[in-house]
Amino acid sequence: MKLDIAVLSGDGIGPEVTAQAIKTLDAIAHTFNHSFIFKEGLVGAIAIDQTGNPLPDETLELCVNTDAVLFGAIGDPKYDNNPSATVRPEQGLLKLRKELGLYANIRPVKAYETLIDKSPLKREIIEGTDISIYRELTGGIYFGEKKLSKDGTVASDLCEYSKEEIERITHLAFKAAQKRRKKLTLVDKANVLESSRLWRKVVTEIATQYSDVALDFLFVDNAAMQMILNPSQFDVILTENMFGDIISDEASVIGGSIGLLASASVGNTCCMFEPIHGSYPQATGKGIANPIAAILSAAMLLEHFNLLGEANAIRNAVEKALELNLTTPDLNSTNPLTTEKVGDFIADYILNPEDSNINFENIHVGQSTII
Ligand SMILES: NC(=O)c1ccc[n+]([C@@H]2O[C@H](COP(=O)([O-])OP(=O)(O)OC[C@H]3O[C@@H](n4cnc5c(N)ncnc54)[C@H](O)[C@@H]3O)[C@@H](O)[C@H]2O)c1
Ligand SMILES: CC(C)[C@H](C(=O)O)[C@@H](O)C(=O)O
Ligand SMILES: [Mg+2]
Repeated sequence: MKLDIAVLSGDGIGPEVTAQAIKTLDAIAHTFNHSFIFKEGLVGAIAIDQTGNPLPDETLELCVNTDAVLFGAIGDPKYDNNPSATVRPEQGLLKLRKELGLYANIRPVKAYETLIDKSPLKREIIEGTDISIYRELTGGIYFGEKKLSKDGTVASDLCEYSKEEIERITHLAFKAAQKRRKKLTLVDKANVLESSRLWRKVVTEIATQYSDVALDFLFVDNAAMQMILNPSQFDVILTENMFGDIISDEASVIGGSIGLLASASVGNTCCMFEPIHGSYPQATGKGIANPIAAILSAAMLLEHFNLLGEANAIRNAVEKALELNLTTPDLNSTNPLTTEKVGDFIADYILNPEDSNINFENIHVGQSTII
C-alpha cells in the first residue's frame, strides 16, 4: 500500500518521539513491502516562531491533501506562562482538529502485564484493565464563544453541543462497544450542566439501536474516582471534549506512564494520530521522553487503513521492549534507554523478530547500534 503521511512534529519532545514513530513505520514499510511517503509541516510554537501563525496555511493544505497526519506535540512555556500572549501553540492544534473535522478522539488505555507492578496503583486494582475512551474533539467548551470584559475582571467560555455533534461520535462509540465487551459508559455532569443533559438524552435514544450494548452513566467527578478505584469496570467510555481530556491523562497512571498512551482522531474524511501527552518541555533534547505513545499512534494509523498484521508487528515489538525493560526513565529508573535507543530496538525487532543474533542482554545506553 502507498500512503502519504503528513508529519507535524511540533515542539518540545514532539520531534524526538515522532522520529521514532517514523523509524518504526519505515521498518514496517520495509518488512511488508509498503510505500510510506512522509511530508513535514510546521505547527505550534515552532510555527509561530517561524511564520507568526500556529497553523500556517501550507500546513493545513498539506494535511487536507494527505492520507493521514502523524502529530507529535505542541506547547512552549514561553507562551503558557504569558497570559497576555495573543497567539498560542494550542490554537494551531485546535484549529487543525476543527478544520479536518476530527470529531472523535479514541484513546486506548491498557494495563500491560509486564508493567503492572510499576504502576502506583495496586496490581489487584488495575489487572485486566482495557478501556477505549471516545472523547468528542471538535465541540464543547474548547470551541464555544470566549469573552473577557473590557476591564479584564470577568471571563467566560461557552460550553455548547448540538444533537448532531453528539450523535456522530455516539454511533462510533456504540459500534466500538459491540466489537468489545459490549458496555458503554457515558461520563457527564448531567446533574448540573444543560449540555450534559442533552448528551444523556441523545445517547439514551441512540442506545435503542444497539440493544446488545449495556449503557450506563457516571458523573465525571465519580468517574474520576472510579478510574483509580476500579478501572477494570470500564469498557468504552464516551464523553465530551474537556472531560475526555482530563480523565484520559488520569487513566494513563494505570498503564504506568502517559508516555505509553496513543490516540486516533477521526472524522468523515481525515484522520490524525497523536500521543495524548504534551510537549514535556523539561525533557526537550535530553533523550528521556518515552517514544512508545508516538509509536503506538503509528500502529493506530496502520489499523485505520486495515493493516492489522502490520499494526500487530508494532505492538509485539513494543511489548517485547516492555518485557525486556528496554524503556526510558519514566518506566525504568535503574538502567534506562534513551528515546532513540527504544525506537531503534522496536524498529529492529520489527525487521528481525526471530533473529537469534540479537543479543538483548547487550543493549546499553550510549551504544549507537542495538547489537
Ligand atoms: N497534544 C498535544 O500536543 C498536547 C497535549 C498536552 C499538553 N500539551 C502542551 O504541552 C505543554 C506541556 O504540558 P504539560 O506539562 O501539562 O503536559 P505534558 O504531557 O507535556 O507533560 C506532563 C508530564 O507527563 C510526563 N510525560 C509527558 N510526556 C512524556 C513522555 N513522552 N515520556 C515520559 N513522560 C512524559 C512528564 O512527567 C511530564 O512532566 C503545554 O504547552 C501544553 O499545552 C500539548
Ligand atoms: C494541548 C491541548 C489543547 C490538548 C487538548 O486539551 O485537547 C491536549 O491536552 C490533548 O490532550 O491533546
Ligand atoms: Mg490533554
